[in-house]
This record gives sequence, structure tokens and C-alpha cells, in this order.
Amino acid sequence: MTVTEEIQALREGIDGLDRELLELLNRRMDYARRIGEIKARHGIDPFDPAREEAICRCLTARNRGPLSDESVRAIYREILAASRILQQPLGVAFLGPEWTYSHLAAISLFGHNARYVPHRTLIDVFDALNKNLAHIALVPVENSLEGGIAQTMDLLYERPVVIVRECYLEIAHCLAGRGGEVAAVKRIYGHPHALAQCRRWVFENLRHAELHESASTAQAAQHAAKDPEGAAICSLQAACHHGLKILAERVEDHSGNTTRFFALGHRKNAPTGHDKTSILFAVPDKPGALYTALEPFARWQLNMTRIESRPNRLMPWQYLFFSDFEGHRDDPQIEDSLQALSERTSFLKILGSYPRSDPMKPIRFDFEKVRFGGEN
Ligand SMILES: O=C(O)C(=O)C[C@]1(C(=O)O)C=C[C@@H](O)C=C1
Repeated sequence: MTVTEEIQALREGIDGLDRELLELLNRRMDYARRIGEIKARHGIDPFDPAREEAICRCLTARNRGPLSDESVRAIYREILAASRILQQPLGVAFLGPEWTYSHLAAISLFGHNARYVPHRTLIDVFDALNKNLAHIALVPVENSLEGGIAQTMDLLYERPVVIVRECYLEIAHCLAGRGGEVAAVKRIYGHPHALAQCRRWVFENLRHAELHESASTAQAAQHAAKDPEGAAICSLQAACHHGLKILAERVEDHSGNTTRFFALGHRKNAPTGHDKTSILFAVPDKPGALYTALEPFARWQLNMTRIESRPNRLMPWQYLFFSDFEGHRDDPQIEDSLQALSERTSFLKILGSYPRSDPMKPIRFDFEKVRFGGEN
């Protein structure tokens, strides 16, 4: 058998399987469409993040390779997006413009097939959800290097929203320009955080370049696209979208730079058995108040994964505590702890229970290079 014949024989195997896969996928879509009709008749929200997560978790548990679990998730992200399109396209509001890290986080949760609507400010993103212009609002919550995003935390306090998903996205910056080499770059555009995260690299490689702050990494790419001697610090995707050449990859000074995002909606999730719950509370001004409030969590051995305080902007010199712990609000121990907490706090808001993601395994968007045609 010649090499060509050998490949041809294997390709026939692939063609046969692809036909079967297509047939199976369409049968799957038919079930989803029928579920969508039932939900529409009964006024049930078609989007069910807990069910979607349960499907992915069940499949990755069964997966024996050679597909990686990450690939299984990526494939199902798009299958579920196609399924939702048949029911009702999911409208997702995010902090734009297109190809910001918020946009990438949204795609990592909801696939490429959703109705993504960029907004200019975080307030507009929350408004889109509250005015029912979007089903989901995607917002950044905290960064592994910079800490909590203050404006998001304030809006979580003020607005009636429910957290329905979380995701951790690896922030990988590149330097991208219209051409030439790194040494020829005279101006660098970047969001202040991105510039700060690449300070050492810029000092060592482009000490004499002028730094220009932009409203977002995607806007930095827009500026660089108009400046033949400029370059942007942005994601690979923003660079490719604006037709920029990648001059250097991974220019951030610290690896492991990760941002956590919340997908906000209106509806409470059902438990998946692998959830996290976020709350927001204030304690009375007296000794031991915080200790007393949290005591039931310790008694039930609940794992608190975060606690962070913010000044209460409506009541000067009082503080709000944002806290996350493992488990679902319907779990008996958590119900009990929340009941006790409500009796020991001056304010309590349960922000939501949602499928838990692993901060140590953030979403990486390197595979997107393939989609955008490689290294330039
Ligand atoms: O199971 C459901 O509730 C469905 O609507 C089906 C389905 C799917 O395709 O599996 C589609 C959308 C939902 O977000 C969850 C799951």
C-alpha cells in the first residue's frame, strides 16, 4: 500500500464516523428542540447552566482519551451552544469592545454561537441584564495579581442578580503591531492593568517606547492597528481580529495571571453536587461579630474559599464582606449555616450557587490560534 492509499483508507474511516456523528448530533438536537418547546410552553428559562455542567462533568469522567478532557469540554461548549440556538439564542452582555478578556471568558462558557453584545461600562452590562436585554451578564470579579474588581463588587451589592456560572481565564498577553520587529516599536498601547502586568518585559525589551493607556486591551489593539510604529499589549485574539502581527508572546512578568469571571442571570441553579455559593453580608459593630457570624461554617466544616471586605458606599465606615464557600445553598449544612448567619448579621444577600470551577486549571485560549490562522 502506498502512503496515499494508507491515508485514503484511514480517511474513509473518518468519513464514515463523521456521517454517524452528524446523524447522532442531529438526533441530539431534536431532543433539545423538544425540551425547548416544553420549556417555552411552561415559561421555563431554556438555559440551564447546572444541567450543562452536569453533562460536561459526566462526559469528562467517562473520557478515556485520546481526546483530552479540555477538548471534550470545548467540543461540548459548541454542541450546547448549537442546541441553545435551536431553543432560543442566548444573549450575553459583556464589557467590550469585542475580543476583550471578558469576551473570551464569555466564549469559554457559552461557545461561539451566542448573541454577544459588547457594552462600554460595567454599569451598562448590569443594566442589560436588569432591563432584560440579555439573558446573561458576564463580569470580571477578581484577578490573581490585582485582587477584587471593586466596581463589580459594588454592583453585586446594589443590583438584583444571581450568579449562575463562574470561570477562571488565564490572562496571556502578547505584543502585537502592524509589522516589523519588537525593537522598532516606538509606542505601546495597553490597558493600565496590562501595562502594569508587563512592566518588567517592557523595561527589558522596549525601554524607550512611549506608553499610552487605553480603556481596554481590545481598544489598545484598535489603536495599534492605526499606528505603523505602535504595538499593543493584548490577547492573541484581539491582535488577530485587528490584523496585527504577533511580535512577542507571553510578555506578562508573572505566569499564572488569572481572572475570575461571573455569569449573572436571574434564575437560581439546581445543585450539581460540585458547587460553590457566594454571599455578601455586613456584621453589627460589636466585638467578635465576624467570628460569631462565621462560627456555623466552621462547625459544619464548610470550606470557605474567599473572604474579602469592601467599604459600604451607602453607609460610610461600615464594611461588606464577600465570601465564597464550597457547596450549594440547598445543602442542609449550608442552609443551616445561612439561617444562623442571617440571625447574626445586619445584612445578608445570597448571590447564588453555581457549578464550581478549579482556579488552578484556568481556561487557556491557545487553541484559538488555530482558529485565527496560526502564528502569522
Ligand atoms: O436539558 C435541558 O434542559 C435542555 O434544554 C437541553 C440542553 C442540551 O442541549 O443538553 C440545552 C440547553 C440547556 O442549557 C441545557 C441542556
